[in-house]
Amino acid sequence: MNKKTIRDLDLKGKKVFCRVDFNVPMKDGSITDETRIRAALPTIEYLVEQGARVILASHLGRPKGEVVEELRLTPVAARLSELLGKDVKKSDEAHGSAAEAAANALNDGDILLLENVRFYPGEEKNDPELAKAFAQLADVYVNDAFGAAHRAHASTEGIAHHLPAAAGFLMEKELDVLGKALSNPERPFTAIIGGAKVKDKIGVIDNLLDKVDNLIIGGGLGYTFIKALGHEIGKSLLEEDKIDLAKSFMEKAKANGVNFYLPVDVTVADDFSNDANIKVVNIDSIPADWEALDIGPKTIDTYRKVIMDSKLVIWNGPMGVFELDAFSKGTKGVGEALADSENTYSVIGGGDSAAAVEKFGIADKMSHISTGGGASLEFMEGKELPGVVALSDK
Ligand SMILES: Nc1ncnc2c1ncn2[C@@H]1O[C@H](COP(=O)(O)OP(=O)(O)OP(=O)(O)O)[C@@H](O)[C@H]1O
Ligand SMILES: O=C(O)[C@H](O)COP(=O)(O)O
Repeated sequence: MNKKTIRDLDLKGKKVFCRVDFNVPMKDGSITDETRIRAALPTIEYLVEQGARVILASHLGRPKGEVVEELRLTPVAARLSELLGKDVKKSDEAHGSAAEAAANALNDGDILLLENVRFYPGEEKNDPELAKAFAQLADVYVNDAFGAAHRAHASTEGIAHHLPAAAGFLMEKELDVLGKALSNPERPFTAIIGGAKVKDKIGVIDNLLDKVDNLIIGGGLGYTFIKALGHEIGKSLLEEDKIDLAKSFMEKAKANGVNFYLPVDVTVADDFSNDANIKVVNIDSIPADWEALDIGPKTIDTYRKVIMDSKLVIWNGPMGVFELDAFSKGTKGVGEALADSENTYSVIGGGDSAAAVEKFGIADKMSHISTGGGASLEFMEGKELPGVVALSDK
């Protein structure tokens, strides 16, 4: 990486504004998945060991510039304190006199968590005044919030123009793994793209078609491709206006010598529920009143073989409606193939695929699970991430 990392900074006694992504799912005031908090621990622990005065900042949810009581970071401070086995102070402000007083009261190795930065309208507008106010709290800036690196906000981008700015360990690792995959992949290199809509995956499919040996398609977005091949898809998800694009992707795959895999069979249902009537049909036999909600067993077998023969696999998006048990076999099958394939380096591109491998209890068998949903998708589209661009060059 050509950007500074925390190893390049002199941290002893310095106040460090460290942007993390503590945007964790919450239910009734409790954190339901603390993966992102754990992922930031190496950076926080390093800052503490180096004798920095650690000022953590994060967003939580989308409060749209207003204080939303349920989106305060207080429960996160409590959990972080438990995980670190160390006191974590919490400020109810993220800048201004109260936050400054709290920052100035820190001793070397102390930790303060600021309030949700999205309580301020200037955060998402990347307001220069707010960026300056954040910068005023500290001597240096560390960005470890890979999950928010695709956002040009005051705490992810603006602030980096006012202080020496470096990447934390999580940011560094995410960029390293995804960057290597896209620039110098081990081959055969396979991408598995699923999820609901073609619309959301246009950039990533287009970019990966220039890089991969195999492109596997599953999930709701696959049916627009199957329609483009001339098959009837019943009530399955269809984006009429993307049929031509789907055709052009298949042509691009052919021109680039990329093996393009679509389902050959699917699980169809007469209702969107676990109790629906379901059956497996070949792709040319989807009944008019039924909806395809998962890939079928023959498809799972084929995808498994391709995965097993790959050295590197990037996976983004589920193969079916994995939240319902009746339609989770395809996503589970792909996850298990990755788990079983010892010679395959598996990169899970965040979001629903990360949730799926957690659900199936195979997360620890994956080589890398990205903490970024949108961020990893934009990275895979080949876009520059503003939160990374703004960091100081080496
Ligand atoms: N055949 C299908 N029909 C309808 N919905 C589907 C089908 N296959 C998958 N889905 C749904 O698609 C959703 C996931 O797709 P979505 O594009 O929202 O997320 P993703 O691709 O994992 O990206 P991220 O979570 O990172 O935003 C899941 O909720 C899943 O139930
Ligand atoms: O959950 C995420 O993907 C990140 O925390 C970014 O959140 P956002 O989509 O609300 O900007």
